[in-house]
Amino acid sequence: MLSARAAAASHAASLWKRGGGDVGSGNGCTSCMEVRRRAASVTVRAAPPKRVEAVAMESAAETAQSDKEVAEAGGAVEEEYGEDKPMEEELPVTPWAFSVASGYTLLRDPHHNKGLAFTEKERDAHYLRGLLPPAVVSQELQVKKIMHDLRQYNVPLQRYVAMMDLQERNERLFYKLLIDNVEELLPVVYTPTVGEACQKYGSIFRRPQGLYVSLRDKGKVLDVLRNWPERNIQVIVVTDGERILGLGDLGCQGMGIPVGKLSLYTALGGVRPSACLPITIDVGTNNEKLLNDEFYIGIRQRRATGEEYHELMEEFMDAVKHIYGEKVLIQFEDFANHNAFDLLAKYSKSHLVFNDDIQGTASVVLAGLLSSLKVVGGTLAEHTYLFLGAGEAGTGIAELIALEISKQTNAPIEECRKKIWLVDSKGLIVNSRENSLQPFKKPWAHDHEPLTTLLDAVESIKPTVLIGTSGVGRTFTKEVVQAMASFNERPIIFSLSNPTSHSECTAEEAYNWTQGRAVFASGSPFDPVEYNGKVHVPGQSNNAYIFPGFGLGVVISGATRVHEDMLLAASETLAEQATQENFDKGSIFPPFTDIRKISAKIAASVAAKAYELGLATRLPRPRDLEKYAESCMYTPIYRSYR
Ligand SMILES: O=C([O-])CC(=O)C(=O)O
Ligand SMILES: [Mg+2]
Repeated sequence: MLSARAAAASHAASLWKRGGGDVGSGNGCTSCMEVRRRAASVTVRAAPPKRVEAVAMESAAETAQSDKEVAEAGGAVEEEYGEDKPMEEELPVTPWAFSVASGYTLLRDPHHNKGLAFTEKERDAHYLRGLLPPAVVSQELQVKKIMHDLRQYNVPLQRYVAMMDLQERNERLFYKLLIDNVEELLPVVYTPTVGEACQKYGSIFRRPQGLYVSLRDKGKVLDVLRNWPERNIQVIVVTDGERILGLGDLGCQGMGIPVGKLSLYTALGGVRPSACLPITIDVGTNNEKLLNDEFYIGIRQRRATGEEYHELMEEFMDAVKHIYGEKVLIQFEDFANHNAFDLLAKYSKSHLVFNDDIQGTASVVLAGLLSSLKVVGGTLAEHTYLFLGAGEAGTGIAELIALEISKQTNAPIEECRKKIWLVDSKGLIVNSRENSLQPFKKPWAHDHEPLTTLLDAVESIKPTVLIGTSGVGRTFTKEVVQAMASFNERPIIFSLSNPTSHSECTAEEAYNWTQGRAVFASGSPFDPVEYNGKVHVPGQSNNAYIFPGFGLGVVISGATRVHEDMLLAASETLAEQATQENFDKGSIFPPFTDIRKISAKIAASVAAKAYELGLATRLPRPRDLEKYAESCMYTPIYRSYR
């Protein structure tokens, strides 16, 4: 039995899986419609199913519908699959054929299973009578029941496992649950719980939820991709597991991250689940604990580096483009600094790539700052920024702030960077350290005497904004936060490291140590805090606000490259969504409950920018991009089966 995505429908697999020699055209793309027609005819000729008509009809109807959605959504893969191309007639193929789920198999198919929500009529038509207890319930009641069950668990990881089980059992119910209870369930399927899930992934792994590409697959990566049962992929999230949240190297067990991120692509951004593909690249791990763990699921060796690493990545990136085409968005996630910047720089020239930790985080934090200005006053250029942590998030955010200041003031970016200071593990980044700095830190080496501690840097630079991206918890000490409060009426303090245990300070500390004056946001969620009779609701400055809508915008416009102006557009749109009501409660972000609407707006502004820059390929441009984005979004309501 396969996973939610993988299992389903062997018919899905049959749509495109074949033996050697496929995708010879180099397009690597298919017309689903065409393939399905062909596959369907194979079924009829090969083995006519006896009692499947109704499901087949439903399937076909759904397929046609989703084809329409896909086609309308742009980014659809429309070229001929090419199996029957004359030049390929000699090549062997695998005779994949349709099989349509009904009866017991239907209940085991997460794409189509509705559990007790199957109606009497459907139970008759689809050979389910007797396989289910007599009660027929609504999807709403199913949601209520599962929420009730989830709330019985005291251990977050139990909730995570229960959610994953649901995803593998009944996909639509999983997404309905997540969408309807997003604030409560985000911390379960995402940070902080997903971090713990990755640490223990060896024990909780049940079924494949994505693809594993390991060093052993060198030379065969294309074959690995071909084993995935869905063909029409629009978004890939890929990690090599080296820097999972702030938890470090979790090797192959990092798979929880792409799985979690993609479930948010669907729940928050409306990208169809079948268009999402989680991938983990396994080049080994330097985590001794995992290497010695008998339950570790990855290859048991130290990380490959240098040429060996880059060769595998290159084969992977080539294979993705080859098989899914130019318009698949590849989101790099939780790579270590030393690879993340290089991979982004290298592949942004040839592929549609986006690094969430560098660019997504930057975009959400810039949005948070733009909103904060409405609370504390001043322009971006009038503030002074100090970061603890000069990795992907730190330098990514710093660069996007500088870019926005440069746009607003027409000053050269080099000048704008001077408003922004970074502290790394060796202290303030200053000119005298320049020769020993990694390339991505060099733009931030300014004129200043060397300082080794954060507190010294705070006292000397006197920032108005303090941002933690260090991955190290409890580094915004009482002294540091109090210093911020001593020279700022409203200090802006963002503790962005994930998961919660790695946050630079807690929400409670930030409010207590500043007498409730801090404008605070964190990467992982914190509960509201009462200080002096006022309840403060801390905002969650997490890239989950951005990447789902950003990805949707890229997909619906058929963009072929990510441009930094698209990130700025996303930031500005998100910032506009925070209201006075949110500010009054202490949050600089709108609540996640509104996220699908927000994602549609972000998608529209990202798509608009892609059209403006000439990067969009879905032509003609839809007139109302926001309505269009909304119309493309997947909804998990059950379909009726004929
Ligand atoms: O996953 C999250 O919550 C945010 C993120 O990208 C990270 O911390 O690496
Ligand atoms: Mg990340």
